[in-house]
Amino acid sequence: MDETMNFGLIGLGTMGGALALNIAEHGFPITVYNRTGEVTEHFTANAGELAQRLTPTATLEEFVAAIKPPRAIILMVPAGPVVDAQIDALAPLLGPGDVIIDAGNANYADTERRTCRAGDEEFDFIGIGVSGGEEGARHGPSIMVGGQPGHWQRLGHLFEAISAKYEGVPCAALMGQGGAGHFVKMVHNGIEYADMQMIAEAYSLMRDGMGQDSTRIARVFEQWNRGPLASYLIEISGKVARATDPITGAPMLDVIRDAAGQKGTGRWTAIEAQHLAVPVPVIEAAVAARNISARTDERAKGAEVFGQMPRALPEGALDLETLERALIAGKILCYAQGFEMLSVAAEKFFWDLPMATIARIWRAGCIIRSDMLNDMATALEGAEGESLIHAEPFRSLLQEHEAALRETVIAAMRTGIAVPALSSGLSWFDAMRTRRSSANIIQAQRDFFGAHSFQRLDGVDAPHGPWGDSPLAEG
Ligand SMILES: NC(=O)C1=CN([C@@H]2O[C@H](COP(=O)(O)OP(=O)(O)OC[C@H]3O[C@@H](n4cnc5c(N)ncnc54)[C@H](OP(=O)(O)O)[C@@H]3O)[C@@H](O)[C@H]2O)C=CC1
Ligand SMILES: O=C(CO)[C@H](O)[C@H](O)COP(=O)(O)O
Repeated sequence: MDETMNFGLIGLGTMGGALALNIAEHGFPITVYNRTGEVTEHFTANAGELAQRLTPTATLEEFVAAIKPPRAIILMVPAGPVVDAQIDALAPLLGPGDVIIDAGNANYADTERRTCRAGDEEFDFIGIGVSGGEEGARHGPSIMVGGQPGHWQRLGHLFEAISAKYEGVPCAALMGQGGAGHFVKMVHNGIEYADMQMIAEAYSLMRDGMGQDSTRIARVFEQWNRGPLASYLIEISGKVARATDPITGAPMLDVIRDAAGQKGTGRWTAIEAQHLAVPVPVIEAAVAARNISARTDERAKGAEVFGQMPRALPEGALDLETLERALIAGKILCYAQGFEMLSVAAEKFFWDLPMATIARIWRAGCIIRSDMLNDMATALEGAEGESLIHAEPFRSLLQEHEAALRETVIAAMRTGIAVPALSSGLSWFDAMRTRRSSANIIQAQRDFFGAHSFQRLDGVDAPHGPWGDSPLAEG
């Protein structure tokens, strides 16, 4: 291990400020710089005892000069062109052995490109995915590191020290070279979107379908958080449902506009899944649901023209235990899709992605942390390459809860409550156990209009159909 790396951090916003304090708290002196100088002054002035391990700087030149080589410089700035601009500005100031660490939510392809670029320069570049929001960055995030084994040897001790710990095990690990860390973080966020959407659908079934108020819904989430669904996202759902608006005294959820924002990582996951030809319909449905949520005017027009949805569920159509069981099944299906995407990407990009380790470093610190991930780590350990739906205990759990998922989706569909993530999870599950699918007619259609040919089930070599009136038949 190279103990001589000296640390710097650029970007003292929500994540960067918290991460710098976390690093300092773990005994690593760190030099900091922020584009807006007052932010640096305010940050250092409020750092308490940790200020003695911080070196604030006012210019980039001063920043680099204050860190002894070999330097490890963490960037915590918005993903995209800002990262490139920051690298451009740093490049002439750095030397051999120095490494830039992009810790923001970069697109993995950008990280690949920047890694290649650094190969032509004197300095080194790696990309790491950091999850856990501000609280995680301050007290222990989950860290998905992209880079070479040599980078891990030099920097792994820092990442492990500042990461969350699950029963003492650090939630930081090397994923693979180049963009591997950011790819895994992207899929983490795709799963995050899907998990959040399924919770939102359960919320809608309770609020709109069952007519429950926020306090009652908060109690349900709190109860679910003591069972198999125990997770950070269920926990905070209980908290947000219980909160009261200090301005009106109404439940906080009742005053928040129903248009979900997004910064792009969920969309990237859906796009990359299409590139890889991996079906991740629950994640795609979650991204689409955010897009639909933002179309408030069109939704209002639809309600006016076609009738207002959702309606209340008929008495006794769905109970809370069935809903909980449906969420358990939905969650397993969504994670199975996410892990399959990682597995296909590993093969395509020649990354040796450590599947069980990924589940292990997601058990604490990150936004999707949950008890279920502990079982997923164990299941993936023995069954790398196999879908989670076939690995115990998830196979048995799906057998146990499938009926509840179906019952929930049917009740929602009958009533007009949109459940795109739960229903697409169920359709995927149904399709993934259909021996004879309907794709034979698609093959026939393709051959009819485009002479695309098909294979026959009996193996006979006759790749075209007898389509007399096909546009191609007359020549
Ligand atoms: N917030 C979250 O929960 C999470 C965020 N991330 C990722 O972390 C990164 C940072 O996010 P976050 O801390 O939330 O963002 P903030 O907006 O809180 O902070 C952004 C930081 O970047 C600096 N910055 C912005 N534009 C420029 C620029 N053009 N040149 C130089 N510096 C600039 C800002 O400096 P200034 O003060 O001058 O504006 C500020 O220090 C992003 O990639 C984000 O996706 C990852 C995980 C979780
Ligand atoms: O990376 C994160 C959590 O893991 C960030 O909070 C990210 O911003 C969440 O994505 P979005 O803003 O699109 O909801």
